[in-house]
Amino acid sequence: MEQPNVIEVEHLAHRYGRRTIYTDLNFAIPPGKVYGLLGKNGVGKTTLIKILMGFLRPESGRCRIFGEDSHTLSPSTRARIGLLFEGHVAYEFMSIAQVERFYAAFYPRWDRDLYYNMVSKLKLPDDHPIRNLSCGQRSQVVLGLIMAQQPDLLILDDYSIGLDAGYRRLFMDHLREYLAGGQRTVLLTSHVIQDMTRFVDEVIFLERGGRLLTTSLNDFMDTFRCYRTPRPREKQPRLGKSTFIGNSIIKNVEEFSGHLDLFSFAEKEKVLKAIREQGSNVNDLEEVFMSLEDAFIGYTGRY
Ligand SMILES: Nc1ncnc2c1ncn2[C@@H]1O[C@H](COP(=O)(O)OP(=O)(O)OP(=O)(O)O)[C@@H](O)[C@H]1O
Repeated sequence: MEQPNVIEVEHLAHRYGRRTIYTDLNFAIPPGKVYGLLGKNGVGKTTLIKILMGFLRPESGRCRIFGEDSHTLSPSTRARIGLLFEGHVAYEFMSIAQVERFYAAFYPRWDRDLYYNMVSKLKLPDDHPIRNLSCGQRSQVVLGLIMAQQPDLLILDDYSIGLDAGYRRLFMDHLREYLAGGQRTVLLTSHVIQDMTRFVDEVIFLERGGRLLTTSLNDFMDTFRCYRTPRPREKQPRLGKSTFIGNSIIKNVEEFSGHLDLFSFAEKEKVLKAIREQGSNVNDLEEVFMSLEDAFIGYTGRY
């Protein structure tokens, strides 16, 4: 039997003053998967999380989490959601131990060992005040507090803020354990794109104006290509980025001093045919290997 979706977003529209963030956003997240929400700075990832959690009322449309409207989430449903919001820690006056005891009271499935597993790596006394922790150490505490909740849905907005490479890896190992049961769901944003290759199943690309692509990470990496134009011979006119504007099969073009990189979901022959139809005299294109970060930049554009 198909399980109900954990998150449902329907016809979501939002703007801040005259700045439109989305006009008609639609997607659904089923249980048991890790979704990476990707997009350039300022496209509206945090805004989406604020709306999903009911902190911000959208202009129109609806969002549901575990079947409940985001703006009227019941306390029992809220307790099923572990939220990391831009590395935020409240209760800075408490110590590492006090904050654990405080949080434990709110979560029926609280597992203090999971918390101490994360924070013991800090090698600090339990009475160390949170306000005296470094940014990365605070993130460790917050992630420990979230893991101990054993939430069914984890929403992590920029979980990697302040974490060094070792702690990022440690957190991902914890996350993998947390996901091992198969029924838990994660929605995360991060600017460390390369980390995502390790454990994201699906990606949601959010673009300016609210365009959206939802795809499995594997499909995206298998089908999204980078084709490099050859360097022009002497006296041959250089191809400019503007040549390809309006070409529907080319998603993005990046211009370098001697060549262009064309990004597309289409096969090479199709791209060659399309650019010839636009008047280019390029005879061949070199397909270039891309990491996820290259593909992300290729998809969203550098600027
Ligand atoms: N309260 C607000 N009032 C006005 N504009 C806002 C407000 N909050 C966010 N914005 C603007 O809305 C846009 C989306 O912001 P948001 O924080 O959702 O982006 P983001 O995708 O999370 O960005 P980043 O990757 O930099 O964290 C930005 O241009 C931001 O300046």
